[in-house]
Amino acid sequence: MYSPPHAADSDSEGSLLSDVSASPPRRRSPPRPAPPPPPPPPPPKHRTRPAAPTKPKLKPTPPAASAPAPAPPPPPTLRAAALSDPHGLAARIAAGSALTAASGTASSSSFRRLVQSRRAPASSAPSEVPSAAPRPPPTAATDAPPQTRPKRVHPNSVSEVAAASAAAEQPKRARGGSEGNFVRLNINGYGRRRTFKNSQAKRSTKCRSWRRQRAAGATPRSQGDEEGDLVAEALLEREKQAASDSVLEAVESVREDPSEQNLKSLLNAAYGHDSFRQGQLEAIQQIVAGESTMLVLPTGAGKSLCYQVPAMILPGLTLVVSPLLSLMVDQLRKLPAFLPGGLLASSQTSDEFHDTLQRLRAGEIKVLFVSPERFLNEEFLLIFRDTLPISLVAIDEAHCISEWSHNFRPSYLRLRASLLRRKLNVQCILAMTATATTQTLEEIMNALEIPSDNLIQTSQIRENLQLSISTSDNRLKDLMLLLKSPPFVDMRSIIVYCKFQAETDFVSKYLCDNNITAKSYHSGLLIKNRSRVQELFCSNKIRVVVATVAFGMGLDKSDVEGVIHYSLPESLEEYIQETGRAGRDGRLSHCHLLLDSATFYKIRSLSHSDGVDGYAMSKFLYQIFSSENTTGCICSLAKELTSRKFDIKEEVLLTILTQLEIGDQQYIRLLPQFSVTCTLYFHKTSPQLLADKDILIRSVLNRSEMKDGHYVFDIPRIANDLKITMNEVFDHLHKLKFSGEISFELKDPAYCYVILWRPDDFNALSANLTKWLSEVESSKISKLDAMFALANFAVKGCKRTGGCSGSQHTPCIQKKIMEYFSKDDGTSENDCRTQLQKSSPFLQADIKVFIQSNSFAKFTPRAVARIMHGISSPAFPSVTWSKNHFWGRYVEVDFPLVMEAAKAELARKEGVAVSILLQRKLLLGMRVSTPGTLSRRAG
Ligand SMILES: Nc1ncnc2c1ncn2[C@@H]1O[C@H](COP(=O)(O)OP(=O)(O)OP(=O)(O)O)[C@@H](O)[C@H]1O
Repeated sequence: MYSPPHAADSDSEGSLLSDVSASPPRRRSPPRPAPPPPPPPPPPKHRTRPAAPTKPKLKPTPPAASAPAPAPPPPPTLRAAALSDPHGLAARIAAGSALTAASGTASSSSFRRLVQSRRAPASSAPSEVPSAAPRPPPTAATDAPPQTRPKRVHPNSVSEVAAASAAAEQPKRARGGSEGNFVRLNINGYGRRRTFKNSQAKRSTKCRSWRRQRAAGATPRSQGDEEGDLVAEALLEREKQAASDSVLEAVESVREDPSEQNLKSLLNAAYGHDSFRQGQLEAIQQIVAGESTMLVLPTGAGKSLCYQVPAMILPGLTLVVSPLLSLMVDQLRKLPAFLPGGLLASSQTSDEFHDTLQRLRAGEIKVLFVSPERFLNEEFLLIFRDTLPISLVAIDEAHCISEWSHNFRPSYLRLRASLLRRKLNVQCILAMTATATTQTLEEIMNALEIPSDNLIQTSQIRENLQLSISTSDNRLKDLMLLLKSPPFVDMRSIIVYCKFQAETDFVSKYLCDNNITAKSYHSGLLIKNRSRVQELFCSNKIRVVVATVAFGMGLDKSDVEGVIHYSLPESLEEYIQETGRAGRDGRLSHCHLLLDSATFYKIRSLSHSDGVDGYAMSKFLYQIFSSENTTGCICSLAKELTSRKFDIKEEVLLTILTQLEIGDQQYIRLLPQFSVTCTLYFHKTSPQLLADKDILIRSVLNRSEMKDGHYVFDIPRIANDLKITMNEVFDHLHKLKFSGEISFELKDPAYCYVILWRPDDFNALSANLTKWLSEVESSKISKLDAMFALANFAVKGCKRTGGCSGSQHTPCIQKKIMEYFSKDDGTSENDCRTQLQKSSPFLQADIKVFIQSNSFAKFTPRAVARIMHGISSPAFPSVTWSKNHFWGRYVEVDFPLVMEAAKAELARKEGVAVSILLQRKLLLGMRVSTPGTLSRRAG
């Protein structure tokens, strides 16, 4: 029915706490029966040490042995702060206040009063403590009591109703401008090729207000209205400047004394929040004191604030490493306006990249978001070679560093404290995650050299989520039933999580056909379509989003009331992340999981898609270090071709290459990924004449193959011939293109690298890498098994005492989650293996028939087992093989057992082939050679 998952689909990726009974229900109308009794109170949050009420003094970061420029101590005065702040936070704010003073109008204190009076109603309800009142019905805003203070009519404001409901939903807004940072990315060539720091600022005020009015269906406006616009805009501008003044004052006070009181004043001035949430203050004080910190806070607990506040205080740049472009764009957009940000990602256009670079060099960026792929590559390091001291590296979703986490990312392997120190002179690192087992935490802290005392961790359990699970034989029907009955029927925002992209499309269509407004969301959609779905959902224009794991990371919609798992999550971490999208406003929210064993078997099978056999690993290593690839030269491996040749997924190829770069011995240096095959077309001058004038073209003519009358060449080869970088080759080609001489086409995206050291023992290296990959695969499977075991226990094993009743299992699920996260290896004893068949009487015979009937294919035992489990692989894709009778026939038999059976059958077949060959040779009186090579394939 649906296609296998795409790699991009697997990019997964928080909670604050109140007792379930304390969380107000979300009923709007009519009132429903009270929720089931609350679970027993949760165990206290476990921290490695109590929150420090002390006031640490700012510690200047200690210089490294070869540190070129140690971070300066905090400046004592505003002027000094501006001077020592190469990124201009102080300067920007100071400029703002100077402007205000120069305008000679109302004093900043009066603007501050204005700001405070405007914010007064919102601050009456602290956002962290769930209010006792139920969420107001959508029309409740119209019944709001009349405002006591004089109403200021803002020409750009939408209707009062909308404004009131917006105030109810977003009680506080950051001071200093609401637009924040905005970046427009031209991914896939869509949109304008410009990056704006702040898109709103680029438009004229007139234009902006008129557009909004027009959008609201207003009639053309009079000149008086327009003047009113301008006055209001000016007031708003001054208000921002007054706010900037107070932020600047607060930053200065914190730099002198980072006490709790001073930090609270800064929090209030910068964000409008009254108090820090659990863990925030301690983390900020620790970072400001120059201490690397490991921060584990639940989803929606406010981790971003823990790098944003230090970024305002510390003198240098703050680098934020984030795993997803959408997450980075979202975080950049949410930065307060006086904290200028930028972004560097591998999917940026070169215009966007250079624009960010220019702003960085001009000191216009204080927080830089970087993708792990860009991080620490040569090009990236060059940016920081001359200037730009870095005060802090914040690593978001830090569990991606650990291969034992649910979401391991090979490019995160580059993030090692030693490398950060050596290459960027970084002294302070902040690692943040919402979900990490003890083993994962240990690995992150080791890699980043974070002292064990510097772990700040609160409970990973969200207390305002009611968790339920039921078994399902017909998930579509059960989903419809769920959505049409309480409590889900009354909910305004629901996310349904599926495993597969095609499944989301199918389910959302089914819901629409049944009068439920739903849209699908997955990483296979165009970015603009994804953004549109997110916008519609966030503005409550669609009730249900049916999504893969791609929808979630960083999604900060406070009033998602329900999360339904249509498919089993792959791990408890994923379950926590996804259920963590609900109830971020602290109100009671509901999460239901539909459990069916067919999905479990399917997902479990797919967990085996990354495995690599020792034999394939050795062959791949030989290709990487082939004799053609000389040490020090640029080498490349075309991704698709290599992947098919060795039947290893592209992400796994990259994982292996990254291990060769960052392991104990550095064998290779990875370069940025490029398309390496170039076809050249000459337009003005003839090839020979141009070659006479241009050394690069001469080299191209020497090294090209002619195809269809055009010159086709390998870019790394030209770079090696001329002893220049691949970037230099591209730059030169672009220059010739702009002069009208040539045009060119690029194909074959490739991994590029330089060999630094050849392995002495290929077999040992291959065996180590194979073992490591197999352990990673086992860890993934154990995580899925633990998730299934928990769900299975809830529906079958739970005695429904201690607060569990019917399908509601909040207490027992919470207990199991706590056990899981406190265990060393994060896995739990699970009873799912007993559910998997040990074998099948027909397995061996079926494998025999399968191999015989497909004798044209070169199978390995793993390839046969994958087909029997319905797993697509680069050499045996589902497009071709899913039509086979045996495709996915043995998902219920443990994968290693199927592999064993295939191995035996292939060995038997090879044995027969060898003996036939031997007999023939004997008959012909030929010399008999050993059959080693033949039998190796079966091994
Ligand atoms: N001290 C605070 N008081 C009130 N609101 C806060 C505070 N700190 C953060 N918030 C708000 O909490 C929301 C969630 O913050 P943020 O996105 O940083 O969470 P997170 O921990 O990164 O979550 P996730 O892991 O799910 O991405 C934001 O809307 C933010 O404005």
